[in-house]
Amino acid sequence: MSPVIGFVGTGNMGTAIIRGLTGRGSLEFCGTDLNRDKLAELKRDCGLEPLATPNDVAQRSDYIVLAVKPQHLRPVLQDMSGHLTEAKCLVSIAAGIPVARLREWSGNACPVVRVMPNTPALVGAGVSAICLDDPRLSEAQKRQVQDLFTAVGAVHVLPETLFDAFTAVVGSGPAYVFYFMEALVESAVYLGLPRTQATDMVLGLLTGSGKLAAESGEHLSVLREMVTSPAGTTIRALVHMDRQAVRAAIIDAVETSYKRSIELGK
Ligand SMILES: NC(=O)C1=CN([C@@H]2O[C@H](COP(=O)(O)OP(=O)(O)OC[C@H]3O[C@@H](n4cnc5c(N)ncnc54)[C@H](OP(=O)(O)O)[C@@H]3O)[C@@H](O)[C@H]2O)C=CC1
Ligand SMILES: O=C(O)[C@@H]1CCC=N1
Repeated sequence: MSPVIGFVGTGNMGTAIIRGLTGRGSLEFCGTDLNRDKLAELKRDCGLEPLATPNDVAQRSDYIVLAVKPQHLRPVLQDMSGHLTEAKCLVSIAAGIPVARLREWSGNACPVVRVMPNTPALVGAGVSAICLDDPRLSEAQKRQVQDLFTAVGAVHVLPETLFDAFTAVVGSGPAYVFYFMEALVESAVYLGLPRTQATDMVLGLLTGSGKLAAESGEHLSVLREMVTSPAGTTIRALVHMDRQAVRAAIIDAVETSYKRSIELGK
C-alpha cells in the first residue's frame, strides 16, 4: 500500500513540494491549511485530499510534513501529539527548529526528521538537506523520506549541526539568485535592452552558467577566468565589484541569515 503523506501548511514551500511530487510515484496526499482556497487548488491540480485540521492530517497520514512558519509550529504539534503513534513520522521543514524541540513539542510520540528544502523543488530541481539523527527512525522511514525529497531534486544527508548553515546558503538561496537576476535585468534595461528580452537573456545566462559549472568539471575560479580577458570588459566589472567589497557583503549577508536561523530555534 502506498504511504499517505500529509501536509500541515500548504503555503509557498508546502505547495512547491506537493506540486513537485505530483505524478512522480504512487503517493497519496492529504493536507490542511487555514487558507481553504489553497487546498481546493491542490485538490484540483494534484489530487490532494483536503482535511479540516492538523489533527485530521496526523490521524490520516504515515508521514506528516510540517510546513507552517516556525512561529506557528509549537501549538500545532502540541495539539496533534495525541494523534501521533510510534509508526508515524514527523517531517519538519521549519527553518531553525531543532529535532530536540520538535520531539519535546510533539510529546516524543514518534520519530522526527528535519528537512531543509528549497523552492526549485516545484520543478524537480530542489536541493534539500535531511537530518536522520533521530535513533527511533526505522530504515524504511529513512528511505521513504529520502525518496520523497529525491523525487523533487538533490538530497544531502547532513548532521543537524550544519542545518543553520545549509538554511542560510541553500534554503534561502533561491531568493539571492533571483535578487541577482533582477539586478542584471535592471542593468540591461538601464543600458537600453527591452525588458522582456533582457529577462529571457538573463534566464539563459543563469541556466547556461549553471550547466557549464555542473558539467565541465572545472573549478569555479577557472570558469570565471575563462571569461575574463586581459584589459577586457569583464575585468572592469569584477574589479569594481571587488572595490565595492561585493564578495564580503555576500558573506556577511549569509552570516546574518545563519544567525537568524539559530535565533528561530531559541
Ligand atoms: N519558502 C521557502 O522557500 C522555504 C520555507 N521553509 C519553511 O517552510 C515553512 C513554511 O514556509 P512558507 O511555505 O514559506 O510559509 P507560508 O506562510 O507560505 O505557508 C504556511 C501556510 O501554513 C498555514 N498555516 C498557519 N498555521 C496553520 C495551522 N494551524 N493549520 C494549518 N495551516 C496553517 C498558513 O496560513 P496563513 O497564511 O493563513 O497563516 C500558510 O498558508 C516555514 O517553516 C519555513 O521556515 C523551508 C525552506 C524553504
Ligand atoms: O526565509 C525563511 O525563513 C525560509 C527558510 C528558508 C527559506 N525561506
